Amino acid sequence: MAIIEVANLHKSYGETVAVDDVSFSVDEGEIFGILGPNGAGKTTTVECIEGLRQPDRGSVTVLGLHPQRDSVELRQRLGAQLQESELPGKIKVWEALDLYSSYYRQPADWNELLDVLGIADKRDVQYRKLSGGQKQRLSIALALVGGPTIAVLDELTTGLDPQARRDTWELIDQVRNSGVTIVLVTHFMDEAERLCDRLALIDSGRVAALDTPAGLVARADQEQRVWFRPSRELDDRLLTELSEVSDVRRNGERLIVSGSGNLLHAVTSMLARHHVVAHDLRVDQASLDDAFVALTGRRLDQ
Ligand SMILES: Nc1ncnc2c1ncn2[C@@H]1O[C@H](COP(=O)(O)OP(=O)(O)OP(=O)(O)O)[C@@H](O)[C@H]1O
Repeated sequence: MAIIEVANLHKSYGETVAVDDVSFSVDEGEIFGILGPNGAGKTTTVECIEGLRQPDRGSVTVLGLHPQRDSVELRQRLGAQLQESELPGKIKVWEALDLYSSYYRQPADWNELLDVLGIADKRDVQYRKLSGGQKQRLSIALALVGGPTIAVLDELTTGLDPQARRDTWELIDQVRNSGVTIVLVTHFMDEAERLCDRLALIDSGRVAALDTPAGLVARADQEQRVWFRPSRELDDRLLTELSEVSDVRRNGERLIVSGSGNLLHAVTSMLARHHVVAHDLRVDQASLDDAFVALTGRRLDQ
């Protein structure tokens, strides 16, 4: 069931067209990713969902509510990550959480959130004295402190070290498993691939593609290659007659099989049927990065 509906959204800032006819819907319980390069219009789109910006055209419905007309009700049910500048430097971690939880009818237990986020020992520290990663964790805690139905997380792991990123990803899995629908804005491919059930690729204010991470990769239809050394002599025709295979080459004892679709599965099941073992098996497979290039014509980091 759709919990967020965005239809034909347009938003310009003067001459700059930030969002140019964006439509998508987010289902209850999923982690929905909005992925795109800097300036693609991701933040503007989620700000329209949060009711912070008024669209020029198009409609946005969140939990059946109008984000601006019903902003008081929506704020109770939608948690958003704060921008860094939104907290006074001298506020202590516990004070911020206490203050924010007072806005909600049914707040979550913020002591538990601090524990899960690994900043329980920073409870009495002033905001300005936190490291970038700790500020980030606090902003996630503040997004969750109201016990929201939907959490909007923007640039979730920017500035975190690799271990903290992995911890945060686990936390987001837990949050989703507790029934919260998550909209995740990111420009990190690995994060999108790891966390999201579905993804909208946004480029220049438009949805370039919308699918599961695996679906996007498959849609880009990149050629894949499987390399291996067969345990015994193998007739090339056994490979070339597979519909997934487009080319077979030999390099000494090794076979290099090119193709598309579920190439690896097609090749390995054929080998199993013929009792051939594939030694030193290697697969070159397209990634979400490749898919982005194929679907938009440019790299995400450009
Ligand atoms: N308040 C504003 N006034 C004028 N232009 C703006 C404003 N906010 C955003 N823009 C412009 O609108 C376009 C889309 O910006 P937006 O922040 O929505 O993109 P984004 O995909 O979130 O980018 P980033 O990943 O860099 O945050 C950009 O060209 C940006 O410069």
